[in-house]
Amino acid sequence: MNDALVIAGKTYASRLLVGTGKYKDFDETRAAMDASGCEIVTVAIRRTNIGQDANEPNLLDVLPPDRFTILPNTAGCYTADDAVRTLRLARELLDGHPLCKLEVLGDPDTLFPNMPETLKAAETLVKDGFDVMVYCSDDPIQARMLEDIGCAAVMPLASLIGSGMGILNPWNLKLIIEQSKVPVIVDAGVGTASDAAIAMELGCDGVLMNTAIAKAQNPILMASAMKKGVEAGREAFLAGRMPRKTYAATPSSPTGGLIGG
Ligand SMILES: CC(=O)[C@@H](O)[C@H](O)COP(=O)(O)O
Repeated sequence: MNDALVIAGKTYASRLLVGTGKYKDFDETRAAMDASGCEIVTVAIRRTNIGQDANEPNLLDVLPPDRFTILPNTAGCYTADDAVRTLRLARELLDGHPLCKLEVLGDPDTLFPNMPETLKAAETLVKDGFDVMVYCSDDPIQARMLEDIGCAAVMPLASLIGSGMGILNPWNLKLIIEQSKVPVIVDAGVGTASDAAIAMELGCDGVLMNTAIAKAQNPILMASAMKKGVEAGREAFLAGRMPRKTYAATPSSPTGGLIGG
């Protein structure tokens, strides 16, 4: 079945996008990425060396850009200016590669997106030729504004970054999914494989996660579980679930012509 994810004109077989922070070391990072089957890996440019420091280990040596699509992100940025500057640096380091993840945070306690600054940065980056995948609140109006600006994907949070609380507002996500013409990718707050499956069953185009894999007791096994969760949720979405009954039973076999009846 041809069911590819298309982002900014490029096709991906995997609908799971994975963050590269919080692992024990680069070897574990690479093993988790392989087990997840992901093709897109996101990298916090302010925290990870992808060539800024020639004397430090370079993540791109274990996650080579000819094997993975590198999605530089602006984790740690609290203003539009900071985020734009960070992504321009990333573009230089990645030889002009335009795909990026915009994340402008509101405060260090909630790590909730600052939506006015996010909209401002998105506008600048799109005009500057970036393909912007954008972390945002699960507010359908803000998501529509980002799509109207020209973002390549909208990425509403499931719950707070690093919380592992799963999807707090499936109803809002559904509204965003129904209205969006660009991919909708749940980003942040996924805790376990069933959360990923639920996101996909709702009709999300993909799931982006970091902590749920990196901070699992066995990150490699959890990466594999997440792969299956995303795939199972996607198949269930495409299959179309049975109508949900409100606590009313229906026999599993025909009721007419019972033997001895
Ligand atoms: C890696 C990254 O981009 C994070 O900022 C992202 O939002 C993931 O959040 P979780 O760690 O909760 O999966």
